[in-house]
Amino acid sequence: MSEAVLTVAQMVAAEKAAMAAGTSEWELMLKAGQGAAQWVHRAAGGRPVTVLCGPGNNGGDGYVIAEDLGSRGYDVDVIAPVEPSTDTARTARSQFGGDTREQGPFEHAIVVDCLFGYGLSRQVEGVYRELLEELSASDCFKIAIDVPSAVRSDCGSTLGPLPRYDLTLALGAWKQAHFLMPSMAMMGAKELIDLGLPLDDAHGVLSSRPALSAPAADAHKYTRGLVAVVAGEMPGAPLLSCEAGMRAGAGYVKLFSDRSHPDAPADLVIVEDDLDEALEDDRIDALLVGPGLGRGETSRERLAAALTSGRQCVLDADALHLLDDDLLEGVDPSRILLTPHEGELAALCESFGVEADGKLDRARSLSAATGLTVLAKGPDTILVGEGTTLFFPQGSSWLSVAGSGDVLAGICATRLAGSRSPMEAAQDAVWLHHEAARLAGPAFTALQLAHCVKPAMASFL
Ligand SMILES: NC(=O)C1=CN([C@@H]2O[C@H](COP(=O)(O)OP(=O)(O)OC[C@H]3O[C@@H](n4cnc5c(N)ncnc54)[C@H](O)[C@@H]3O)[C@@H](O)[C@H]2O)[C@@H](O)CC1
Ligand SMILES: [K+]
Repeated sequence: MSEAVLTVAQMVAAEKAAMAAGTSEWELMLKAGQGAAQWVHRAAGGRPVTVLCGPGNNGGDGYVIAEDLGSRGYDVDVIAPVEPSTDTARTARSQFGGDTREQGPFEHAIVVDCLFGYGLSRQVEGVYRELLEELSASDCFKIAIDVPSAVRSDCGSTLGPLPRYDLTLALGAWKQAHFLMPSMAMMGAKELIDLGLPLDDAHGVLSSRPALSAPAADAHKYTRGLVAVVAGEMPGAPLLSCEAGMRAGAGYVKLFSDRSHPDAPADLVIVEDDLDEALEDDRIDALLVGPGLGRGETSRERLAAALTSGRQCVLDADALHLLDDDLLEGVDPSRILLTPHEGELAALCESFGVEADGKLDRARSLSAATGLTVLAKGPDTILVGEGTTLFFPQGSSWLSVAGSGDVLAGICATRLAGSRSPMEAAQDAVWLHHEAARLAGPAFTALQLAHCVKPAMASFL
């Protein structure tokens, strides 16, 4: 099954293409509703089910689900504030053998929300709002069909009450909201129901778990990748990047620094030479610049030296605040990976004159304008480059700790040094970062997270 992530416009186009190829909308709805009913049945295990049906085709799916459950012997209560407004939803309504009510309250332990899907177009008010408020307040098992009803499918923001769901069943393809905040955190477990739609041309894709490999039998430290972390004014952050990079598969990690690092581990090589001289080492495969760099003139010079060295670079933290058109002059953008959080992404957009709203559009527009690969990190992580957008499953919320980004940048640099493209390196890094956090458990420090990158590697070998 394809793991495409679509906009609403792309979803509508895919459904039209399926219909042009001979599948009717009713057949798609039947497949969607029956596929969803199978999941509802698994969750309900025979307990009574309430289905909330809206006016459009999402409501139509609800009638199919209700009919399917009824035919399995379920006690089904359907609440539909208005009659269906589309032909296909009317067909679904006419095929449903039971009665409906116009409003709550509902009492059943399982509630299936089919009020609105990707057709949500305005603020949720009146009886629909009351139903979603009742759902929020209820301790029932909540299932959202396609998307939670108050969620805008393209951006994950809300137009009404957003209950915490236990299960969300995406129909035909993932929508962007399934992997964007705030909606992604409220959807519970997510399952995709395949409708056989043509999705091959999708530009948005759910990142799949990478398969990493052990070094080749004849590997030596340089073939595995030499990473150089360019330090600056603050010693702690680049050290964290090194600690993580050393555990993500690099053969050699060096810290280019003219300051003392009494806390550095014995197995980290610190190069105190003049930076230009240090950068002349042909064996360097990737550079990391930014953590602890500072934003003064000397920091800018160090960043410029790294960029003009022609090496592949990961730019993070302060480097993202310094970066501009002048620094990128003559630099091949396909060799550069940026790892901004939301504030850094906004600053970058300002520096490069990119006007866009929201994290997703900003990351896409920045990458399109500069040719750089952009890993927009945070509770929802988006990777944009080579004309593709990758979305990721949610990581641990404990990653919201100082130094977490330095760890991610260190892993990115190591993966980049190991013959991976910026897109591949960033993808590996996000998975390793998430897995390290899972292994680190609750309330870890950034250094503990960096140490867990080593066991995290084992999960992908
Ligand atoms: N088109 C297809 O081929 C298929 C579509 N499917 C379902 O169809 C859904 C999309 O259906 P629709 O495009 O009909 O849209 P929806 O069912 O999501 O809702 C649109 C309807 O709700 C109304 N509406 C929107 N926002 C409202 C608000 N805040 N308050 C009150 N009314 C509001 C609109 O005027 C319209 O009548 C998908 O999410 C999916 O569940 C599935 O059945 C699979 C097949
Ligand atoms: K819904």
